[in-house]
Amino acid sequence: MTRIEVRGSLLDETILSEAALNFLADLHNKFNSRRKELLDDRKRRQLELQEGGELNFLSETEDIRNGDWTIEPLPDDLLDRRVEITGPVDRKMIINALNSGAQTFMADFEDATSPTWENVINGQRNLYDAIRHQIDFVGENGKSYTLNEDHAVLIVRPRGWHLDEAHLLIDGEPLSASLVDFGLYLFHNAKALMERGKGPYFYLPKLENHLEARLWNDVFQFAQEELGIPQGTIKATVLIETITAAFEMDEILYELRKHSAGLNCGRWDYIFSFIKNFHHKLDFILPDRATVTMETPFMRAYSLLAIQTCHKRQAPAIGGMAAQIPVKDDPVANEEAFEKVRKDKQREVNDGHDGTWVAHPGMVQLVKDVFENGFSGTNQIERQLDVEITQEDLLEVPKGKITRDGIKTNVEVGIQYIAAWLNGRGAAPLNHLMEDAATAEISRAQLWQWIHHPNGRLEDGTDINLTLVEEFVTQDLIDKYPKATELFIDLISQEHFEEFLTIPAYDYLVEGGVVK
Ligand SMILES: CC(=O)SCCNC(=O)CCNC(=O)[C@H](O)C(C)(C)COP(=O)(O)OP(=O)(O)OC[C@H]1O[C@@H](n2cnc3c(N)ncnc32)[C@H](O)[C@@H]1OP(=O)(O)O
Ligand SMILES: O=CC(=O)O
Ligand SMILES: [Mg+2]
Repeated sequence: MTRIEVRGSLLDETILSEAALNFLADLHNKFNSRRKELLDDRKRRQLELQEGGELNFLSETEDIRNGDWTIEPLPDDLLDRRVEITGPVDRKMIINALNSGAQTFMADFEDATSPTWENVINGQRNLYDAIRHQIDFVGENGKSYTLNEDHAVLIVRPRGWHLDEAHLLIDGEPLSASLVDFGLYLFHNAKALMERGKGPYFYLPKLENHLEARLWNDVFQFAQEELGIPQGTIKATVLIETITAAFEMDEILYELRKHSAGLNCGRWDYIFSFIKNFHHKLDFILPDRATVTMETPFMRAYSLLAIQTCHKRQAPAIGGMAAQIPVKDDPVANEEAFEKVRKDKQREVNDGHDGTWVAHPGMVQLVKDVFENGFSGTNQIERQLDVEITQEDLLEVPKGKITRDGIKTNVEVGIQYIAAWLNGRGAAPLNHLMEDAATAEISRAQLWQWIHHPNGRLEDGTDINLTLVEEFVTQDLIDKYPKATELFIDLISQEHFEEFLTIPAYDYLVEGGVVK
């Protein structure tokens, strides 16, 4: 039997039981080499693009796109997802999110969690306790939290295929973070959920193509067989948050059709992916982050295509995250934030989305009202969209200005977010917006591109280079966040475009395999 070496100092004997570790070892032995091949494929595809290759709908899967098939029917508790709250796997926030009045709660090991060993293992413990209704919490201020009898449906987002879990090794090789998060959650909770009339539900982040969806589907089949759970019990919603996946939405649903719970528009990573995939192109440069919105043609095209594709396949199409959160002590700014969210959600309802995400419990009622008034019933899956979205629509480069303010915001947000992440917080409120790994990726990717691109210029023609950007790295930022500043400057100045900021940041987080 393969032994897993556990390097983390926190050892929860329930979560890391011998049987659970054996299950992880089986997943690793069966699927890790395929995962690594698919990660190599990502690099190959990126090189092809840099050498002049194009993205387009695949000719070899035309039959799937033209075929008449649907996903398997969904369980009742996934038919009403009008409001989905998301958040990290922190104990208090899990209770707050489950009690928030939203229909579902996406407990996030990916964009909203800094994957310290404590966060990963405590996150699993918190979910374990929540499912068994044995979760409570007392804050430092004495406020106590208990879980309501009726609460939101739980959906878990494991980390993406690109991440390793450095604290669990087999023959010196780290396990896939995706398989660890998925495997521990499923192993401990699938049956407990089913006994309560619920199910093991997942969100799958950062997929780049349908072969990565096929890998997840094979993982599901194997895991269900190993654990003696009926095939098709697991349901998963795939985030369309890479530009490459946007060309394979039908194929992704098809691969997962026995396990699919639809698609979601992960707008922030999508913008990041757009920059990442085309960072080398001379005719491609994005303006200030704040000016790229869901109304920008390439973003709107992708969300309409997601809705059209999902409804054709009887699958829910879930909207994305408006980043505004309530503004304390400033009623005018607070009303503006609510108005922005209301507008964003109204557009999603009008376009045909079946549900959407909120970042904060304070936004739940507002978004519920918009969705409840927007259509009758609990979803609008039957509504078919008569639109034609082309390759050109998906790849239309937005126009706009790059400003000093845009540089300043990217610098401040990027450094402060990385500092929070290195301190174990994967989501942070900055300038009254929710910031997480996906939004921070946009900030650092934009700065990298503006510095390295021959057309990286301000409106008045000033060339954007490292010296100009460093003007915004204040002494205060350097003094308060030395490590984060160092890492951030590395990321934006090096010649190589780093695939994900969380990969080098993880090396900072885990020093010599010991959790800091
Ligand atoms: C791009 C994407 O991937 S989006 C999805 C991933 N990102 C996320 O999930 C981020 C979700 N949001 C958050 O994490 C938080 O809202 C933050 C970090 C942005 C702000 O959190 P805070 O600074 O705690 O906000 P604030 O002080 O206003 O919170 C008020 C209360 O609401 C709770 N709260 C805030 N957001 C959430 C949430 N998403 N889930 C549960 N509870 C929440 C707080 O814990 C706090 O509870 P308390 O009054 O009992 O102490
Ligand atoms: O995961 C969601 C996103 O917008 O990124
Ligand atoms: Mg994302």
